[in-house]
Amino acid sequence: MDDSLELWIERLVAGGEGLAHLPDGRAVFIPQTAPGELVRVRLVEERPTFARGRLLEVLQPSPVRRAAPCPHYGTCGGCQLQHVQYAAQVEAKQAFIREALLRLGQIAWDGPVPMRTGPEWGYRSRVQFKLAADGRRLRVGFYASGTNDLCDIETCPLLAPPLARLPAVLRQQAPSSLAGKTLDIALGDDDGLSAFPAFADLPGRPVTRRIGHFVYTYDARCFFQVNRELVAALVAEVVPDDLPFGGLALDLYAGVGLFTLPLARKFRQVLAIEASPNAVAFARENIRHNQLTNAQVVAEDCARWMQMRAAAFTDRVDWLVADPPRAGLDSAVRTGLVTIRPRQIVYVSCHPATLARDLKVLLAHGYRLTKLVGLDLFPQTAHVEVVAQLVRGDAGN
Ligand SMILES: C[S@@+](CC[C@H](N)C(=O)[O-])C[C@H]1O[C@@H](n2cnc3c(N)ncnc32)[C@H](O)[C@@H]1O
Repeated sequence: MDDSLELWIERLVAGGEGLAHLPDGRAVFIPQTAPGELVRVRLVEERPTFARGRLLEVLQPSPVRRAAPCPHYGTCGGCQLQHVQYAAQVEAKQAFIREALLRLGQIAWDGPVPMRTGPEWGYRSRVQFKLAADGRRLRVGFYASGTNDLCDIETCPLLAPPLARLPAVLRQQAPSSLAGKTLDIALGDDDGLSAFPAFADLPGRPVTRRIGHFVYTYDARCFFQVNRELVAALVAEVVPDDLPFGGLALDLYAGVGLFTLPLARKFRQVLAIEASPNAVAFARENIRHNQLTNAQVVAEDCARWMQMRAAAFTDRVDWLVADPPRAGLDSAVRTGLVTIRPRQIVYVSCHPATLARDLKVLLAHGYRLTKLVGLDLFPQTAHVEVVAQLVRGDAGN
């Protein structure tokens, strides 16, 4: 019996799937479909309020559908949107941001959401390869979609060229002791590479990057923004060049100091909070190397720091940057922000859903959302970066 269905795809939604509706009104999410196309689908999961489908055939292709350039697309779990023309990816991500704010934060933002974009290929300067043994041979790649099965890749078109060459090199040169491990690699200026775990052909020495007026040093264990083409644009959104000189700035989830350094040029004092001891060591070194004397880094979990220190900072902070991981702000950090009452908050988010949850709390405590900017730091994937600017209600712009 043919249990397939024909459905029209209405639009793309947050995970990158196409959305359609069943005759009974339930939403169906179908990966690798594009807006405005007619597809044949088989349902693979049915719930009372929604279902998931698998694409069997495109019957009438979307005007924005294209052939995915990467031969691993569809198997490798890294990309969700290669089959969609780039302009339509960007438009969809703008909608993801608005929709998350509305649905999860009840925030009806009717202002613009400008999107900063760069090259759609070859942009990644950081990668995590998965390695596995295959007899005497090493397999190198990424996990297949939704599994821990390794998809052995030749190359990846998202990687900057010095990283894109590595799978073939690693198969030849990586020690077999790396089988079953994840290998982190960071690319610096002048094609310098840092690996963790390090081995003879790929050392763990730090790399350096010049971004704007500053030089940053870090190694493969550290978080650093993956998109080498847009990192300067991100810094400019978070610490604008025309920001007037101020008193005290806080940089929560500071990493190796990407925003701490430019903040130190704009504020009399900067306090950065970061939990990873390795990132803290590099952030301190970066402050010293860039000859800044007015920034300190506290090695602490932001939630703990807030619980211990927030009250001492009430009404003293002019500018607060928060750039948490995908999980967003811990509830103790949200409470701490309400206690500190910074005049302005810049929230940098890689997950609009948790951003929406956190903004809802801040707006309920007298903040106004004054600016939203999207940055497509992750072309071909469903991920998007958002910078949200908030002003305390009684603080003016
Ligand atoms: C999204 S990254 C941002 C780093 C930095 N702002 C940048 O753009 O390079 C988040 C950072 O928060 C740190 N982190 C994660 N959880 C934390 C916590 N609970 N308290 C403090 N830092 C944390 C991570 O080590 C990482 O460096």
